[in-house]
Amino acid sequence: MVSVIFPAAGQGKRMQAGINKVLLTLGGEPILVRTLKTFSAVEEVGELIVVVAADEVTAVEGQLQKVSGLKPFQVVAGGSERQYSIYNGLQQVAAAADVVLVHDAARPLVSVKTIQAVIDTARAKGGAIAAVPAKNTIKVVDAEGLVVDTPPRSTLWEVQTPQGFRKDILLKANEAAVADNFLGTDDASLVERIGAPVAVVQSDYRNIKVTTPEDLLVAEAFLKCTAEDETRSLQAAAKTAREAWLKEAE
Ligand SMILES: Nc1ccn([C@@H]2O[C@H](COP(=O)(O)OP(=O)(O)OP(=O)(O)O)[C@@H](O)[C@H]2O)c(=O)n1
Ligand SMILES: C[C@](O)(CO)[C@H](O)COP(=O)(O)O
Repeated sequence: MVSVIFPAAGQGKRMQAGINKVLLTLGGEPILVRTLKTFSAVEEVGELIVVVAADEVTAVEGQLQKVSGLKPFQVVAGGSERQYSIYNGLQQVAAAADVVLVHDAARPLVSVKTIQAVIDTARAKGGAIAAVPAKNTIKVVDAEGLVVDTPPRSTLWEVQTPQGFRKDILLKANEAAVADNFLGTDDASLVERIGAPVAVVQSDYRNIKVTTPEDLLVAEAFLKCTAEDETRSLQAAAKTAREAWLKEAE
C-alpha cells in the first residue's frame, strides 16, 4: 500500500496572497483539493496525509470532509520548515504502507502517469523522484557573484515531486537528518546522504510548483489544455500559422 504525505503547511510568502497559497482556487477548486483528487485516482494509493499549519488543521479537515471521491485522509500539524512538516507526517504513516510518496500540495498539475511511474520505480530501486531535463544552461556561482562552473546540461535535471521511497529508507533518512541537524530542500537529498539510490523518473514541464502570482496564470493556462493531444493540436496550429506567415511574405 502507498501512503502519500502532502506538505501544505507553508505560508505562501512569495505568492503574496496573505493566506496559505494551497487554499487559493485554481480552475474553480482549491489547489489542495485538486492535488488530492489526482492522487485519489491512483489505485495503489491507500491514504493521504495532509500536513497544514496547526491553526488550519480543523478548518482544512472540515472542508476536505465535504469533498467526495478522496481516498482515506488525515490532516496533521506541520513544522516551521517543509522538511519538519514531512517528518510530522511520517509519524502518522500506516503500518501497512511499504512505499511513501511526498508531494508538494502546491503542485496541482501532476499527472497520474508520473505518480504511477514514481511508485513503480520507488518499489524497484528504493527511491524515485519526478524530474525534467534542464532547459537552460545552469551556472554555479560563488558568494561574489562570479561563475565558478558550468556543469554539462545533459547531466542536469530540475527536480519536482512526487518523490517516493520505500518506507524504511525514508524513515532512516529523516532520522539521520534530525540527528545531524541537516536541512535539505527536497526529500531525496536526505536519502542521498545515507547512501541509498535515488532514480530519476522523467515527468513533464506542466508539473509546476505554484509559487509566485504568475504561476497561477500559467497553471490556469495548462488546465485549459491538459491532454497531450491538445498540445499537439496547439503545435499544429502554430505550424499552420507559420506557413501562412511565410506565404504572405512571398
Ligand atoms: N513549513 C513548511 C513550508 C512549506 N510547506 C509546504 O511545502 C510545499 C513547497 O513549499 P513552498 O512552495 O516553498 O511553499 P511556501 O512555504 O508556502 O511558500 P513561501 O516559501 O513562498 O512562503 C508547499 O506545498 C508548502 O505548503 C510545508 O508543508 N511546511
Ligand atoms: C521539493 C521541491 O519541490 C523540489 O523542487 C522543492 O525543492 C521545494 O522547495 P521549496 O523551497 O519548499 O519551494
